[in-house]
Amino acid sequence: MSKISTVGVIGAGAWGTALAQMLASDGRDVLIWAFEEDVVTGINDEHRNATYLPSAHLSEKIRASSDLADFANLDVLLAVTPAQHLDRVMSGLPQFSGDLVLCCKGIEKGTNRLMAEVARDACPNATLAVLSGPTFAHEVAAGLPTAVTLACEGGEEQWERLSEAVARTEFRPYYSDDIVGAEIGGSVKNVLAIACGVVDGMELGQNARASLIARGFAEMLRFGLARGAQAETLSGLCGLGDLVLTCSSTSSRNFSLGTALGQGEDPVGLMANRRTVAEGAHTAPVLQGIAHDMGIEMPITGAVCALLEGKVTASQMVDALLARPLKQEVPEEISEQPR
Ligand SMILES: NC(=O)C1=CN([C@@H]2O[C@H](COP(=O)(O)OP(=O)(O)OC[C@H]3O[C@@H](n4cnc5c(N)ncnc54)[C@H](O)[C@@H]3O)[C@@H](O)[C@H]2O)C=CC1
Ligand SMILES: O=C(CO)COP(=O)(O)O
Repeated sequence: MSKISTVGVIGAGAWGTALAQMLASDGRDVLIWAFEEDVVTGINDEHRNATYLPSAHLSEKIRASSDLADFANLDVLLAVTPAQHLDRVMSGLPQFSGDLVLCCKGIEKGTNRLMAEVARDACPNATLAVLSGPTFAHEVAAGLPTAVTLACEGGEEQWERLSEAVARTEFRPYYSDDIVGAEIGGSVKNVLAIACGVVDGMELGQNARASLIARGFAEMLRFGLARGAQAETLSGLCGLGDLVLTCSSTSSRNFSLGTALGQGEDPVGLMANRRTVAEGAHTAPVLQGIAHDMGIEMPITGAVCALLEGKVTASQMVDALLARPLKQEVPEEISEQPR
């Protein structure tokens, strides 16, 4: 097993910058790729990312570049672009054959590919992993305690390599071999966080929010199991853990988007006027399309789509969910899963 000595981060939004800061916290050199030249300059000259993570004073061990060729020979790359840009960015990377750790959460429009499927096509020689969990960027950058799922396609050998490079006292990865489960948890929870934000914006109370989290988790489980995820993965950090975090905090961009929608703001205007990414808005229609094609019932996801598309108002969305027929809480396809 070869040790990891060089690490890069592809994407200098809030999360890529926070991960770079975490990786640099033990004195390691970290190279970060930024899409915007002013972000490169800010990191290199002032040790700040004023656009995406203004709260952090960055380690001097972090250097930025906008040239993907600089990253081709590193041992490990963390891919942290928005989901819809991953394909184009990674396709611009010259042949990469190290560990590629996917940290973005979403499903690609048009192709319905999960991020590992995108990465497998763009970087066929890389060994993939997925890092996902309840991780607000500003908290990780501040060194607050955080735990994540680290799902490794390369099994325990890759886990030993990566966990040694990534684990810190206050940043705890947990091993999984379920790449699909780790991806689905993070993708679906973003859509559900929008729904919880709507409940918050309409001031419908904490009972409603808790019910939505639990029924949302049932949707996540139904979708995940149908796509080959393990129920245990979805019950862990990258599924339930992230769902609870994102569905209960205005620090979440998805939750905040939902709150504004619940207060009656126009979805088109909200999406047009934002620089940061609310992945749930992009994932929702893709998820709904896949669920429809596979015959998977996802009423909350469908309701979020209708709201984002302007087909219903927030109160019509809530009325429709409350008018659904009464049913058994745990359907047979879930309760009969092997244990
Ligand atoms: N912010 C957070 O706390 C967390 C974010 N994530 C995930 O990480 C991924 C990245 O999110 P953030 O870092 O928060 O982004 P962000 O919202 O902070 O920044 C937007 C990012 O999009 C990039 N971008 C804009 N246009 C682009 C283009 N045409 N091509 C390539 N890149 C472009 C910007 O350079 C910037 O890196 C998302 O999938 C998100 O769900 C995951 C865990 C935590
Ligand atoms: O994924 C996240 C926390 O785990 C960040 O959530 P938001 O993208 O909704 O801010």
